Amino acid sequence: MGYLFCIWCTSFCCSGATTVFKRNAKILVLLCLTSGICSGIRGCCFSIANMILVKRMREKLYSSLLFQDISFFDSETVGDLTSRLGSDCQQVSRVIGNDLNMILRNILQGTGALVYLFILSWPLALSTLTICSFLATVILFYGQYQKKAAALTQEFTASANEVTQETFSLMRTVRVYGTEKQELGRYQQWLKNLADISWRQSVAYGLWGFSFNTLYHSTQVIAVLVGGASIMAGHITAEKLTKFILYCEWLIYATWWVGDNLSNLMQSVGASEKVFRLMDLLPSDQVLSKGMKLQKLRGHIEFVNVSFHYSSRETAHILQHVNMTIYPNEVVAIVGLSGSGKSTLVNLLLRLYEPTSGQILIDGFPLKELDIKWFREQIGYVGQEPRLFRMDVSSNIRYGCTRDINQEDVELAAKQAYAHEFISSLPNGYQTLVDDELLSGGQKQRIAIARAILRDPSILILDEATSALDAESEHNVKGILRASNSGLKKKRTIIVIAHRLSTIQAADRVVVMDAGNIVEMGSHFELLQKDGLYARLTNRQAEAFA
Ligand SMILES: Nc1ncnc2c1ncn2[C@@H]1O[C@H](COP(=O)(O)OP(=O)(O)OP(=O)(O)O)[C@@H](O)[C@H]1O
Repeated sequence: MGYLFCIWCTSFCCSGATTVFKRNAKILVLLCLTSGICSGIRGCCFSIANMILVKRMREKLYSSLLFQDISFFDSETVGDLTSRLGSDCQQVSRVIGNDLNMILRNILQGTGALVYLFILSWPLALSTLTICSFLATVILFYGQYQKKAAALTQEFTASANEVTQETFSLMRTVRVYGTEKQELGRYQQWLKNLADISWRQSVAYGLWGFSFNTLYHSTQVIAVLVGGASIMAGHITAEKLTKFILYCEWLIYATWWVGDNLSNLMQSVGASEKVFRLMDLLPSDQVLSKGMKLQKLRGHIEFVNVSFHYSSRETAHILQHVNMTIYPNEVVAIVGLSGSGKSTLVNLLLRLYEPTSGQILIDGFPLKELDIKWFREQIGYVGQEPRLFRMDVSSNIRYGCTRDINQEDVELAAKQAYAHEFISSLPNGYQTLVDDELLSGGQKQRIAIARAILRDPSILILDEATSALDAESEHNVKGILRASNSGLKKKRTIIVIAHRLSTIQAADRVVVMDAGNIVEMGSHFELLQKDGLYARLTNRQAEAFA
């Protein structure tokens, strides 16, 4: 607008001729319209580009996260990752939609103004350029500071998110233990850290404003002093000096805008550093579909001298030289004290982690050489605390099933898991929308068992899958340990981690673990006769129920 006004003023003051005035008035209107249209188109294009970019970024980041190693999720928190997907991606969008757009516009305007200033008077233009260079240096430092501050802000925001996420998901525990104030305190601590950073950012912004104003006014002072002297010496006219001051203002404001937007840009760069780092992570071998697919999985499993420690706790040797063979169609119960490494053994079999040494053979082939996607499709797994997705019961049971199945198959699986009765009593039966909070622990376990059965797996792994069931349900569900009892389509190898004696007794063989070692192996009665750890555990359980 300054430029348009300048044309208008110049023509009006200097020529005075009506024709020139009319022509320039037309140009002014035309330029006004063109500038409005261009500005609209520019804003629209950048906003579309912004939307597309944020969508792609979120997709790319989410897919990159989904394909990471399980150990990656051991070290990252849910709150942090959701914060990266949410506010960090948004921050980057701001750069594209606003800052980058303004930076480009102002660089263009500033360059135009500078060229014109040099045409008007190169000594004056040079002095203005020197001041602009000072301003650019200040911008550079200020931008760097903002980048660091933004990275910290994102860190603290993610930590604050983590606290709220944890508190809301554990609300029942918080209420029962009355720790609302304590949780509020934890949240306030992160808010305080955020406020400290904002406070420092405000001071830095004040200093930046001070530098800008001082340098801006010095261009005017220089223009008046040097320009005035030049007029008196007859080097330039008063009209040229007026134009010069107007364009000078234009240049300096363009520099200010670039600086301001650049600092926002740097903030976004700081905020998005981790986003880009996460996006660049390569997919884990654990999810790549490469390697051998066997014609049929018999379910012969061998652990050969397997040792393991979690990468987050290198000194804790969780499994030590484990040797064990599980034969096709065998039902093996793994028992042992809490923390002895039972679930870890299963995690290695599922290839969620790689053994530190030794190897696992499946039907004689190293697990590492098998197509892991195919292998997992042959496995039914029910974890310790199965969680449900926010979808209807039927979809929850079908979840991840690659077989061709219909609703009858779903109901059959639910019947075998003794879940059909309670599902039928739900308001919309199999179509009832459920989530993790709406069902009891035992009901969730039965749905998870139905999900595992529906896959008709060659290997079934139950990790304390019946711990939340009452005695009668457990007795019924235990039928799945015996394919012949349950009427399932095929026989399968079953690994069951259990504490309850009744479940253990149904197994062909019991493996007893202690501190990462297999200490006993045999049938229930053989192990009772041995009078070792198993006999002790069994006796204690019997005493507890006496
Ligand atoms: N993701 C992990 N990162 C680090 N250490 C872990 C991880 N998961 C388990 N551990 C540790 O490994 C050890 C064995 O755990 P694991 O879950 O295999 O025991 P468990 O015998 O299945 O116990 P429980 O019967 O209580 O389920 C424990 O000391 C546990 O703290």
